Amino acid sequence: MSRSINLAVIPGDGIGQEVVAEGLKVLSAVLPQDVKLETKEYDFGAKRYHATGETLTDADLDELKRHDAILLGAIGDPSVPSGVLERGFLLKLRFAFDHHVNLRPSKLLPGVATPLAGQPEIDFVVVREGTEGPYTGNGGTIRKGTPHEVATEVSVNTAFGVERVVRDAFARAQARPRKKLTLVHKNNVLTFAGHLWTNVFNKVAEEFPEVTTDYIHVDAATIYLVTDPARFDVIVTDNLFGDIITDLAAAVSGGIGVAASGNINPGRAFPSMFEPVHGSAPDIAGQGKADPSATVLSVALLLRHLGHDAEAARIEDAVSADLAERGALPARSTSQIGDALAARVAG
Ligand SMILES: NC(=O)C1=CN([C@@H]2O[C@H](COP(=O)(O)OP(=O)(O)OC[C@H]3O[C@@H](n4cnc5c(N)ncnc54)[C@H](O)[C@@H]3O)[C@@H](O)[C@H]2O)C=CC1
Ligand SMILES: CC(C)CC(=O)C(=O)O
Ligand SMILES: [Mg+2]
Repeated sequence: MSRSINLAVIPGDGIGQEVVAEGLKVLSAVLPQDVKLETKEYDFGAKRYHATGETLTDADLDELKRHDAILLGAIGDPSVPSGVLERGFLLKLRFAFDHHVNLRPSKLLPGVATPLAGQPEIDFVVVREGTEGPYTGNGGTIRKGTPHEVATEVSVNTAFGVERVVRDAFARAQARPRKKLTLVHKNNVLTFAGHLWTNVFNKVAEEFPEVTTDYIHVDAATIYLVTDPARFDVIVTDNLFGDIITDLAAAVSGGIGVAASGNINPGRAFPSMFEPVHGSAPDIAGQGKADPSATVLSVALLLRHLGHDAEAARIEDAVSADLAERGALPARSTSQIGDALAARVAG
């Protein structure tokens, strides 16, 4: 555990600006005095793109590389064509820093509202592959804009890339009490990629005899996430399926406003990046309506990644207590929730 944290802060677009301010508030409040926090804010996102035409340069990557970790709000704005910032900044950064483990925990905390009947046990982690799949930009289009346009978006799955994320997921499952790992894919139709994933999964399973395994097609997984989420412990899946099912997982376990994530480079060759699962939410941006809890919980993941387990636990307990009381309180603004969480972790 280091006694200093050199953090790159990227608020980004829309509610990213609002929720990151609260994340930093809670981070400053939770750290003991002898841990020195240095932050440097970067203006990536729509504003910078409009001013310079840049999304993320090689020089930016060199600069970001020097930090211990990155805290991101969200990127994406209606004033920029869809995909320019998402690909040109977000995916470029995740790929450049080899964030191949995209960690997305889902836990339905006591007293938290869920659209599901009753109060089901929800406590699972999705390990989403972060650098391959259909998100690599391997595609193109011909006869653009004509009735005969043909567009492709090829999913890239390497044995190396699949094995490392599957191995990571097995290790995580092994370390959890239930020791269960579910592979989610679509190997009945995507037979090339799906069989690679299944074969690698089955091979790595031999090294983890204590871990119970199963396989579910992604369409059926969406059913069970709603009807029987308690069946999941750790899920490993590809980049696209993981993106989709983690929004669903968030919706059933307290909402998108409480869903945290980490883009992890397990070997620590590059800084890992922590961000809420949600996007920039232009529909509520600038109104103080965004729930900062997802960002605050992402700060907890960041602290745990850097070895500050006690502080991470304090943040998680504070969010849990805040959510449990929320139903009885009048609606609060983004900064009021941040203030309440900061007060809880400090006191
Ligand atoms: N990691 C990132 O930076 C991500 C960026 N995006 C980008 O964000 C933009 C908007 O994307 P959408 O598809 O609308 O997804 P979104 O996650 O921004 O919003 C979906 C819905 O959830 C609500 N919501 C999101 N975060 C919330 C919070 N903290 N508290 C309360 N409600 C919240 C929004 O109001 C909206 O109704 C797009 O440009 C998209 O590409 C989307 C997902 C991730
Ligand atoms: C905007 C996308 C690139 C990412 C996304 O939706 C996600 O990582 O959840
Ligand atoms: Mg998403």
